[in-house]
Amino acid sequence: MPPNCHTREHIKTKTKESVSDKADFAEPPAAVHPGNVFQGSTNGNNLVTRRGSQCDASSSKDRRYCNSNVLIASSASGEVKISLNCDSAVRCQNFKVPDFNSILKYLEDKYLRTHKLVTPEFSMKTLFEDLCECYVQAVQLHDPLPNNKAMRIGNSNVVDKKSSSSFRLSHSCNNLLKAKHKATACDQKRSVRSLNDITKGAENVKISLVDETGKEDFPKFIYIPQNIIYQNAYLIFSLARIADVDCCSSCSGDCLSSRIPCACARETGGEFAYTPKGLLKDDFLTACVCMRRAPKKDHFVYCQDCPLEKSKNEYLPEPCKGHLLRKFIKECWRKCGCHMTCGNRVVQRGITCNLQVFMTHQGKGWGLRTLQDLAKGSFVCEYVGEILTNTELYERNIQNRGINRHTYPVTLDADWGSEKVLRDEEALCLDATFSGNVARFINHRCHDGNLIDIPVEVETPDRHYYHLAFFTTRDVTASEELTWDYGIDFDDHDHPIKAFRCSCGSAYCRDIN
Ligand SMILES: C[S@@+](CC[C@H](N)C(=O)[O-])C[C@H]1O[C@@H](n2cnc3c(N)ncnc32)[C@H](O)[C@@H]1O
Repeated sequence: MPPNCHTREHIKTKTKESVSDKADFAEPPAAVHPGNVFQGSTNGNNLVTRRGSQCDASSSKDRRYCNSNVLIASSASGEVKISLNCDSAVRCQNFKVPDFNSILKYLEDKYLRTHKLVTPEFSMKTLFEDLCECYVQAVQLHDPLPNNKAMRIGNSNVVDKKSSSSFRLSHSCNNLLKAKHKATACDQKRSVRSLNDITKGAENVKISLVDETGKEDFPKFIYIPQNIIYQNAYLIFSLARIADVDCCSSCSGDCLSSRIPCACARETGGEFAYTPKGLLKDDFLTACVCMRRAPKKDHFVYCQDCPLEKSKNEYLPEPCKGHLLRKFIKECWRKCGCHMTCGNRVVQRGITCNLQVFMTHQGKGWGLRTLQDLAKGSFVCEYVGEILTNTELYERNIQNRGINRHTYPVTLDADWGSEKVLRDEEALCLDATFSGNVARFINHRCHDGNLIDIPVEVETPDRHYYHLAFFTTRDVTASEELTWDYGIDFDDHDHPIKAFRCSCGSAYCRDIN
């Protein structure tokens, strides 16, 4: 039973907090002393109690200050009372009583971080309620008579009412038993299934996958940490193609600490896009978000011979529908003199945050969430997949017609408008359906996703190919789902990728039909 140890720093003796608003004990909570158990009385019902064990100070370094115990009591009418005594004073002299909800939140986040296996709905409140439920069920099991005198577990003692630290939960037995039948039927189908690391060691960090419904097949795909050419894409990375003006060969160490920004800052107006902490600068991020969410007419470019339209109808293509101009980040790279740890190399260093793939509950399939708080402007991951020509993608779509696609390919069209005519092998896109990285699990959210995709130039100065990196658009808290706006036009019925019925839940959802 974790609460006696895990919340020890946050609950002080003499603290009274109610976890459930269902609690309706007539008396003030009874006091609990370590080593004591109590027999209290609520609303005339006898409570029977069980004493939780005190923390074993020698068992864990983490628990060395813990001097706590848990008492659980239930009455014949189904009320359950849990009293938690945490002697925080042992650790902290000037202890201030924290808000109880923040303690629960802290504990939930801690569980997410350490075990990575809790469900999206995991909450300490539910855990306590489950505990009460099991307790009452156990009582019922041992003595099913309606007027049972309640089961006695452990020793009992009258307790000192002045120094109580307790929170209370109360449930009606009948409701619990009804709920139990429902839950048991569900539980038979449910068993949490998980994978420890979907990347199979390919990333700097492990990325777990968890399916608490226990019903889904694990996704079938090949995990690749970097983009890979499928077949015809024309892509040459060579040092010779990077001109001296496109790199900073005379730099050393960290370009961000230099007084004058190096040549690689040219893309962002002579200033780096990143802060020394590796976050996107606020004004750069704001400009990207504005262009994305409220594009002006001049943010669109129109190609003469649009590869997208040509792949739909080679002989009689429609005119170009326009491509959104994008702000680019240019990172230092191999021809540059700086160190790999240079502050202008963020995306190329790969994923560093703690992520988890999980089964969503809105019919969106798998989704991605963060297991840690992320500050606004944090790099999360790149969209990695096979590099296909537009024609190849079109053919792939025809071949797989009817098969429910669970990915959404991205077109690398940020610079298509600057060239009059684009050769087929230069009109590229990324498809993560069969091979991709963790970004293939990021679901769509209309307009206000907490991620934005930003083009990043690394190995090649031409813009047919670039990296697509996801950054947070705001502070994101641990366990939040990560989402981005795929930019889908839900009314475009001849788009090569069939749009899904959107259940993003955004107030700005565009799938209004
Ligand atoms: C890039 S994948 C995201 C991962 C996917 N959910 C999965 O299970 O593998 C895109 C697919 O997820 C589903 N999806 C993403 N966002 C959605 C949304 N807002 N509403 C409904 N389905 C969504 C659609 O099936 C879409 O084709």
